[in-house]
This record gives sequence, structure tokens and C-alpha cells, in this order.
Amino acid sequence: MTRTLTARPLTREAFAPFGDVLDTDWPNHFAINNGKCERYHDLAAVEAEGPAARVLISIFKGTPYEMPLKLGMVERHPLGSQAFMPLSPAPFLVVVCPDGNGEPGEPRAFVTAPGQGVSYRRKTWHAVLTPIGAPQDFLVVDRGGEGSNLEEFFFEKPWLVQLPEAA
Ligand SMILES: NC(=O)N[C@@H](O)C(=O)O
Ligand code: NI
Repeated sequence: MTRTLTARPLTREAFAPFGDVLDTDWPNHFAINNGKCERYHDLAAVEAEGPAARVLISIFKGTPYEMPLKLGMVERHPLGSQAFMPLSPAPFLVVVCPDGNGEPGEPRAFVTAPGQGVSYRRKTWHAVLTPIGAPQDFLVVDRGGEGSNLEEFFFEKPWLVQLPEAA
């Protein structure tokens, strides 16, 4: 029997065990540049550990996945965080799992608000970047350097992740 879960709207509180939400619903903000700009400060910590570690800024041009998502694999980055900030105001699907002795526990699925991003904390199990309905570009901040920064886990039975409106 296929295991199904339904994504719910992303909130800072629900996502807190897995990382940080990137949006301007954030108390730590202040005017800069003579008041011509508002800085939403320190939304997430960037982690970059291990040999020759450095922080990378990249652009990912993502292709949408068919929904409901057939989730067969989650991954994690033991040496660094990974942040995805969409360059267009469309929701995308975020799936994370708690860790249980080095293996992912039951997934939790979220749909971002348009324009909202996420930063996965180091070692957080997550599905790969999952745009919904149309191609979407993202600014990505993650860890470069030597050593392997990728662990993958393949579920014995895939999860079926549906969007809220499909529930
Ligand atoms: N492979 C890669 O850089 N991206 C993944 O880590 C991902 O989370 O999408
Ligand atoms: Ni990743």
C-alpha cells in the first residue's frame, strides 16, 4: 500500500527543526542606505564545514515535477547548509525528514508561499529541489570544498506527496 502525505503551508515554527524560512515576515530588519533600503537581517546561518570548505552561490534552473510527487529518495549534506531562494514568486514543494540514527524518519511536506525560500540546516534530510507546475529558477547558497557532502537514502516504498488542494 502506497504511503501518502499531504503538504501543508510552510511556517517558520513547523520548519524550525529542519532549518530556516527565508521571507520578510521577520522581526530583525532595519533601514540602510539612507532609508532607501530595508535589510531583513540574518535570516539563516550558512554552514560550511570540512576540508577546504567555502560558501558557494549558484543558480539552479529547476524543472517541475509531476504531482502528486513520487518520493523515492531523500538526501542530506553532512558538511553544509543549503538554501534555496526562488527568483520568481511561485510556490515550490519542500519535503524534509527528521533523522533517526542516521536514517530519515517520516517525511513532512510543505508548500512555500510565493517568494518564500528555505535554508536546510546541515545534515537535514530533504527531497531535491521540487518546483511545481512550471520551470523555476533559484539562487542557491551551499557548501563547496573537498570531501563528500552528499548522503542519499532510498525508501523501500516510495511516498506519494500531494498538494493541499488535491487532498
Ligand atoms: N545536487 C544539488 O546540488 N542539489 C540538491 O542538493 C538539492 O537539494 O536539490
Ligand atoms: Ni540538497
